[in-house]
Amino acid sequence: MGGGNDGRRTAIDGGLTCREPALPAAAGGGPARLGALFVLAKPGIVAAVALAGYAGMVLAARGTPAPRTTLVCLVALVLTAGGAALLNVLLEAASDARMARLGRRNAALRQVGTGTTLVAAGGALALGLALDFTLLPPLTGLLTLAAIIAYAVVYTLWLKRRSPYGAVPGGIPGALPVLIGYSAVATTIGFDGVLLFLVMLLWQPPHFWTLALHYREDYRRAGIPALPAVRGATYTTIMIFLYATALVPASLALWAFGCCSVRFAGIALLLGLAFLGACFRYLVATSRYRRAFAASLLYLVALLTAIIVDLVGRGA
Ligand code: HEM
Ligand SMILES: CC(C)=CCC/C(C)=C/CC/C(C)=C/COP(=O)(O)OP(=O)(O)O
Repeated sequence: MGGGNDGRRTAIDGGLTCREPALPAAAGGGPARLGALFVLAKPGIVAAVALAGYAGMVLAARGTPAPRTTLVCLVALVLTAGGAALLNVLLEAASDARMARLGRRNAALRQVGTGTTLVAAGGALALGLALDFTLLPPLTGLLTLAAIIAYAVVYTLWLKRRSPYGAVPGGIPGALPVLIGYSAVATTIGFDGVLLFLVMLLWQPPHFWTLALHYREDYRRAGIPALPAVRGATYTTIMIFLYATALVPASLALWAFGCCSVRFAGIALLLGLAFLGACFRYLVATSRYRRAFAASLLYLVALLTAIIVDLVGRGA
């Protein structure tokens, strides 16, 4: 990911080497190390997690949530998701070092150092949880704590390394931000929140497996039993289609149970069919797996945005 001018070469098992892009020379150390820490916090995932949390808030409010609750909840979500991501990077440093895909992340960890990364992780988690437990309903803090443990411990240390289906229960922490946002507004969990949680749960396996198809040798080398590395591309593709197909009725349920408008239903149907079409084009007609992965991200952002626009527009 990203090339560097004088990147170092790192030998990986089997003699393969990967060019690890050198991060910008530590100009004074501070800014470059801060940039490297930002890379380690998986900003893309955290940003999308914040979007999912906001969608949960809008769903609970059936419109625009209170600005104070929105600000506190989103800051806490970014801090805790970013802190959990930093913890994940520390816990996976050994296997990550064997993955060519993670060259930039490995270089960033070398630049920041494990000690600083651990302090940053602890600080972000502590601050985020303090915001949750002092300024938001108790359930919001408890759900956040559950997401941290489920992601940084249960998924990272156990599920991901034990089962090719780890991403299925591993989707629980990834889907909890929807309920974290929902509970911050409603103080409880409603059936509509559970519907959106289910959509997130069904979306994550195809999101991960499309990427894992592209990097299946990398995962094999790192000793991580990703589905394509264990069961092959054909079986994985079938599983991706099963989940992508299930996403269509799951997303339409938000309309069927009266949460979103029929206009949203039309958009959700089009998005679901477009994602299925992209899976066919990039997994069956061609083998452009990263394009299918990108399509999964586009689908998620578009669907969450459609929910937000539908409800905020209606509540306006
Ligand atoms: C079982 C759950 C999940 C797994 C296994 C998973 C796996 C991954 C992996 C391996 C990457 C590539 C990261 C990299 O190469 O640096 C990635 C990227 C991404 N994921 Fe996920 N993910 C999961 C859940 C989520 C969730 C819940 C969201 C958002 C709601 C999300 C949003 C993203 C985004 C936006 C990217 C692209 C930006 C980036 O590379 O940082 N993922 N995911
Ligand atoms: C509030 C809170 C803590 C929410 C958690 C939200 C969150 C960060 C979900 C991500 C889930 C996930 C399995 C990501 C991929 O990790 P990976 O280790 O499989 O990715 P990698 O291979 O790139 O390291």
